Amino acid sequence: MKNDGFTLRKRLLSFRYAFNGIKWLIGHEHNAWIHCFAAVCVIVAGLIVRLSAGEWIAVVFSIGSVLAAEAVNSAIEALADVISPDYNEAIGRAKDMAAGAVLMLAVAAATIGLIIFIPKLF
Ligand SMILES: Nc1ncnc2c1ncn2[C@@H]1O[C@H](COP(=O)(O)OP(=O)(O)OP(=O)(O)O)[C@@H](O)[C@H]1O
Repeated sequence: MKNDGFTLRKRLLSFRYAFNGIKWLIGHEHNAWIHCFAAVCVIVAGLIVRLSAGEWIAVVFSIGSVLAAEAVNSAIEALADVISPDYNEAIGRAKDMAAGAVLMLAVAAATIGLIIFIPKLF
């Protein structure tokens, strides 16, 4: 956290920490498994129907947004469990809102998927 100068080694280490977080997310969070499975299905379908560059941008951004929101949601849950393992109304609300953020992006991503894929199927 302290500012003791830029080094390439430290920047590379911060990538490693970020990858550790992604590894934990994919290894332990069941919702992330569902999102990853959906992402793989969409990518395979996109390759089959040959999406345009613009369509790929929408798909990639949607997948990235949902997975990133899931990571933030899991981080908030982990912090909340340390801060307040016992029942606490505010903690419950914070967890519900974090989960709501994932749901909003997942619904938006699903809608984008339908807009892109439905015309290609019919
Ligand atoms: N300490 C707490 N105080 C009050 N309510 C809580 C608390 N912990 C969890 N809850 C309630 O239970 C819900 C589920 O919390 P939990 O931590 O079990 O998430 P989860 O089911 O593991 O979520 P996800 O499926 O996204 O991983 C929360 O959204 C919240 O409404």
